[in-house]
Amino acid sequence: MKLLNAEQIRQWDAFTIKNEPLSSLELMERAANACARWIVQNTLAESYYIFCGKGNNGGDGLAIARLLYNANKKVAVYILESDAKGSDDYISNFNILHHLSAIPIFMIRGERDLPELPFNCIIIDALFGTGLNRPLTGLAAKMVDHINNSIAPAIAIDIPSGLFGDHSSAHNTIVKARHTLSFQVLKTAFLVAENEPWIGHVHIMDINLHPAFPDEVSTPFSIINKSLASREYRPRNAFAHKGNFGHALLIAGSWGKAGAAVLCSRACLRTGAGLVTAHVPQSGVTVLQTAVPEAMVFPDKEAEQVSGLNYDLNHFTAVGIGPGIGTGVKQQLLLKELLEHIQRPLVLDADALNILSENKALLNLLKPDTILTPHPKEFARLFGEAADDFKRIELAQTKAMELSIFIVLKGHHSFVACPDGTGYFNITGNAGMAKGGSGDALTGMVTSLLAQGYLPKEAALLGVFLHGLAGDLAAASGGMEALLASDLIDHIGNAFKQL
Ligand SMILES: NC(=O)C1=CN([C@@H]2O[C@H](COP(=O)(O)OP(=O)(O)OC[C@H]3O[C@@H](n4cnc5c(N)ncnc54)[C@H](OP(=O)(O)O)[C@@H]3O)[C@@H](O)[C@H]2O)[C@H](O)CC1
Ligand SMILES: [K+]
Repeated sequence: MKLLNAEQIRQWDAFTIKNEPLSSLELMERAANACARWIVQNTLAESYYIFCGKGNNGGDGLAIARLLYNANKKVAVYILESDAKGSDDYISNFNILHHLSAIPIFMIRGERDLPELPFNCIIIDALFGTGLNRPLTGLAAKMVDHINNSIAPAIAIDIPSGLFGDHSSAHNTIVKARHTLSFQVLKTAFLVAENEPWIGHVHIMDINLHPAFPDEVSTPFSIINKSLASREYRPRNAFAHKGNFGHALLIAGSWGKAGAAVLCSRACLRTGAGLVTAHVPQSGVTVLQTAVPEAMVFPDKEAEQVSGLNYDLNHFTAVGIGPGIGTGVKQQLLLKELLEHIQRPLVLDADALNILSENKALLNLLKPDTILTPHPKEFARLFGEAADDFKRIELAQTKAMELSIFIVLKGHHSFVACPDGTGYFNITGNAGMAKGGSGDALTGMVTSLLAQGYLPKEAALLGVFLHGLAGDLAAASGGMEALLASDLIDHIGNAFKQL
């Protein structure tokens, strides 16, 4: 699904109004209805304090006030006064409310007009939406501080006021919302970790914008959702045999880190690879053969570390390297040799990435379409610190294009940067997966898909989605705190079943 920017979402409104027998005021009513319904169904409060600006976001707020009043809620409206006359739909809703005369309306002209906010009220934030074009200052910022200083929860309409939809809002004054009720589609701002303090739980209200619009616009970003993942997935052929599903090689583990090789190999098998061989130090052989009897093992000549490649890489259909191998001289040489000779799809993770960071010249050896799976720290070591999450995403795109590789930037919403300049945000996954071993599982899963013949882009997108979904299913059954990478791996099968 395409991820539209705030301007495109605004154009989508206009497109809907133009192509349907619907006025912009009716569209606002639809949006307000969806929000009011959600608020009535999900909250119970003594009273609702509705803060409105004079644009369409404020218009939404005024319509919500009326609808909540009609649902027998106690409401009061506070309008941020400014020199602006207000948008047409704001004015229409103001007039309706004014004539109704049942709802108190207060104009906020200075700090002294700010109301005291009782603990048992709910604040509705309809000050600014996608029309925000500069950080909040003056009375608007004071109003937001006032909202944030209250212990009463705030529900933001469309987007917390003060937050930009498509670029960093670091250092802005922003409403700290408990819930954000946004329209039709996710905004990029909801997908980056730096905005977590403001957005709360995001709920998308379907307001039936015209379905043809997304096809008319181009966007660099998309969302990896179930329908995209299901399109990538290739169900198995009834007459298949293990030779049809490739042979994955995983180079992983060292003394004290045999678990990385176990998790990676098990995830690789659970994702469907026909055969899996793990190249591990000798000390890892018994561990691996006991924990994952389905995998074959290639013992290194050294006891405690992997130290060289003395086999034919062409024997395998895909290779994954990195989890728990260490960054010593021998692993550096091994990685260099691998990069020089490999003719197969390749995944680089963990210590393989750390080796690249310390030997940047090795980046030039990466074959086109190699997949790198860094977490933000590994990414920073590889490509430098970014000023904010949006800049990091930009940098990932630049590097993916420059090096002609895929970069899977891991996080709550992992981001896959593709060599053609496009990028995909994943929407599966949860905080329970923020634990050692989750990354090893992803390496095994993506390598597995490559081994089975999925193209690198397909393997990265499907792998990331299934990994998050397996984590979500594991969390649903055992909770986030207790979630182990092994639990995630045990749920890979159920994740496939949902495609
Ligand atoms: N499908 C939908 O998404 C729908 C969205 N709706 C709602 O409409 C808003 C967008 O409304 P809009 O009127 O375009 O913009 P805002 O209400 O966000 O802002 C109004 C004006 O505020 C001024 N502005 C911008 N930044 C600041 C600032 N930092 N301080 C003070 N004022 C600011 C700006 O005017 P200027 O002339 O001053 O630049 C804005 O124009 C959307 O978010 C939804 O809530 C529809 O109701 C239905 C469908
Ligand atoms: K808002």
